[in-house]
Amino acid sequence: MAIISSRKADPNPDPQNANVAAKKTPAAKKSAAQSAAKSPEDLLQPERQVEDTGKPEESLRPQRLKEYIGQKDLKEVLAIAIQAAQARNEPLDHLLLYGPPGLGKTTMALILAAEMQVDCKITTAPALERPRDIVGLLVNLKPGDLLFIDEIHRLSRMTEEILYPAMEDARIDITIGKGQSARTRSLPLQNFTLVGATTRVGALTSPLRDRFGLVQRLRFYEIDELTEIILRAAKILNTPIQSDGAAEIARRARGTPRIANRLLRRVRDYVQVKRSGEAIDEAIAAEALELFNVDPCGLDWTDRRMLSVIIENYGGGPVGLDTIAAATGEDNQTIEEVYEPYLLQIGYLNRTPRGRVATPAAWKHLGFEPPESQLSLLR
Ligand SMILES: Nc1ncnc2c1ncn2[C@@H]1O[C@H](COP(=O)(O)OP(=O)(O)OP(=O)(O)O)[C@@H](O)[C@H]1O
Ligand SMILES: [Mg+2]
Repeated sequence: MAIISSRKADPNPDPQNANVAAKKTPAAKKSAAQSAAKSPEDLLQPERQVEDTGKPEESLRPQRLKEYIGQKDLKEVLAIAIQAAQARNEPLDHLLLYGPPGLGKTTMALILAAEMQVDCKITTAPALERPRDIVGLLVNLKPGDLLFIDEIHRLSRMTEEILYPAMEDARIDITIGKGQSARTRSLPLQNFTLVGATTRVGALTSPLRDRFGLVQRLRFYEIDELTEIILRAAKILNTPIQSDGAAEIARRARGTPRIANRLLRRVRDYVQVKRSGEAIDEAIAAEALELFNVDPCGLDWTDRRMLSVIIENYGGGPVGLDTIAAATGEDNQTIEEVYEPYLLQIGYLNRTPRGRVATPAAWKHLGFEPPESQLSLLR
């Protein structure tokens, strides 16, 4: 089904929508040319890349709650939880953090451990395949320690079942022997805090989700917050920058601190080589990012392709997810979790029961004039 619709979707415009076929303006031609050249670097991917896991990324991580920029609501909730737990001399309640990649979930888990003055053990669900992996971690926790499990929606069922009593009553139930002679033994654990992180909160089973005392969502950052993050990072990296330069990078960073830091490093390289150490200002930042094919509002090849398929092949939509996935070569899940949240956030895409619709802002961004029929669809 998906394959059939993809064939139909890609090179041939939908005949039904042919009457609203978009007229190309010069800007549209430029955007098509840009989208033809897929950026070799994937600069705008919010996922971690090799460079991000190295030392520079670590040095940019804020260490304490007061250095953590943005996410005001989350910080407020956690500051109260920390203060209350400390006053009662108890560990923090279990916490589930969810939201798109690169928004600061791991950073927040490390900050919580620092604020509570406990150790943080970091792992990820795919590394906990066998029951003994999680048991080994749990029995070695010291009182109050924080256990951080990334991608927690990917836990195996057995591992998850071991976690239930661990989270609720600080114990694990271990079955010894097999068949009729099997016996269950209960092993006490130290009180600990589980911090789970996920990009897909909907994929968590409800028994697991219900065991978290705090469930918090991370939001995309505003331009002024990203500007502040970039100014802070530039200071740590010893890079002269003006605030209009930081704002220009921020506008292209898809609301994501990890991307903001990555773009800053690219602009820094550019300035070092082409402008021998000048301070980064708006013009230099724009010039450098243009060269790296980063669109003025941070759209990359896949975003532009998604929008251009909806607009050019389907007269603005609605278009099904399968069709969009096939036309971009990404799987449905990546489109839904990585690309769509930002396009929805900046108001370029709408999800309707019949499929995805490009908004007039998206038409304009790609250099097209939205037709009247499309405007009425959105009213
Ligand atoms: N609030 C913030 N203030 C300043 N810098 C931040 C903030 N949040 C994140 N960062 C920066 O962004 C980088 C990415 O953050 P982090 O690794 O915590 O994201 P994540 O949500 O865990 O991503 P993933 O889902 O891929 O694991 C950090 O190294 C840090 O430098
Ligand atoms: Mg992380």
